[in-house]
Amino acid sequence: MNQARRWVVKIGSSLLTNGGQGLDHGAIHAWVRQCLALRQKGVEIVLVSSGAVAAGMERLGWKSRPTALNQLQAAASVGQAALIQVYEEWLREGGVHGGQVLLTHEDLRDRRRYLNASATLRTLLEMGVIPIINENDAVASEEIRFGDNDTLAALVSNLLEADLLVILTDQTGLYDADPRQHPDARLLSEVTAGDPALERMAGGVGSHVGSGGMITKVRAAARAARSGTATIVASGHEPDLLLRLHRGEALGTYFHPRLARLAARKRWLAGQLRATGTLHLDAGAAQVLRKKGSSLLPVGVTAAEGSFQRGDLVVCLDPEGREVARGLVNLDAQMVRQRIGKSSKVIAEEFGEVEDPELIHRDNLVLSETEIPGGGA
Ligand SMILES: Nc1ncnc2c1ncn2[C@@H]1O[C@H](COP(=O)(O)OP(=O)(O)O)[C@@H](O)[C@H]1O
Ligand SMILES: N[C@@H](CCC(=O)OP(=O)(O)O)C(=O)O
Repeated sequence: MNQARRWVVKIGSSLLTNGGQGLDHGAIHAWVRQCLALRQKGVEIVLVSSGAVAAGMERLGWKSRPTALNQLQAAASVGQAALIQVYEEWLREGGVHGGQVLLTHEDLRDRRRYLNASATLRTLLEMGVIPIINENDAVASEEIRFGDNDTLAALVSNLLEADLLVILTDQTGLYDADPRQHPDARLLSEVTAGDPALERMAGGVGSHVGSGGMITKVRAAARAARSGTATIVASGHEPDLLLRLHRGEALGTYFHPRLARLAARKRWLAGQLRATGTLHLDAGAAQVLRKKGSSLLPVGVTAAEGSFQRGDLVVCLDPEGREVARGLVNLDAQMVRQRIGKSSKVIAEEFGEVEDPELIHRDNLVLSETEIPGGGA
């Protein structure tokens, strides 16, 4: 661990909020102190911190978590300011600045905004600032929310090609079953990121303040592995956890990043959470995509679903309905439907000169073996 130079540290709601009773200042102090000590040892730290809604509820005097989105957003707006104040207070002790970065799904979907976010975060790190990232809850609408910060932390790890993602939570690590439901569950100390068996072990949300549960952490580890990032899920209650990890102590669950490491642009593509359409492929097309990583031509498509536009993300399925790949489509849905099953020659004759004979160029296509099981279309 002491070789790892860039760490993304995600601190979950269940830890930050004293079981929903407002922010735990003492605990935040302890994590910040460790982050400052790691910085002294040459580790770059990026924090992904939840807790805005819980902090807002405390400030507003609300006793129970609202369910209406507008109230959650209002609480997050008030609470995010409170949260940053606490981090700032402790960082100042160490003479370090914190830089607030609030992201929405849209910021990581749009290539230009994605590159901007990357440039800003890298600049903050070069300046010695500790970025403190959260979802921009005040504006993110229901359909486009990350929802849990595990996913956000994994995408940030990809964006920055972090060496290590540490997910701090209220459990010692990943167990072979939810320890709240199964007191005899065993802690897994080393696993392989992306192993489908792990998803079956991870249950839903255990705490009443967290939003993802263990499954989003297991999927986050698989996502993080695309940039070669290892993940550790461990308990934030463990004293000096970050420093002990840095010293090489085996704590929590270590996820080996054994998935194929994707190139930067493909990583951005694979990180897209939602697709706008679906293309059904014949067996031949599915095979050349899988075996050769070829571009997708209209001749291999049997049907198109959805009302996508040129440049949107679509999912490609084989005749059995399994995901083959996903990519950015060159034509809108109507134009695709007109060209389904037709060879490039016929298309050229019927529609005149075509600029992009392929529906999805291979540079804009990412195969789904490197996709996360249940990653969501
Ligand atoms: N296999 C498992 N191993 C460990 N924890 C699990 C497992 N399955 C479900 N959980 C639950 O996931 C919870 C952590 O997720 P969550 O409450 O969302 O925390 P956070 O706010 O830190 O993201 C734990 O409290 C635990 O009850
Ligand atoms: N963005 C939200 C946190 C979302 C959330 O609870 O995430 P998690 O810590 O992964 O369970 C907030 O700051 O309240």
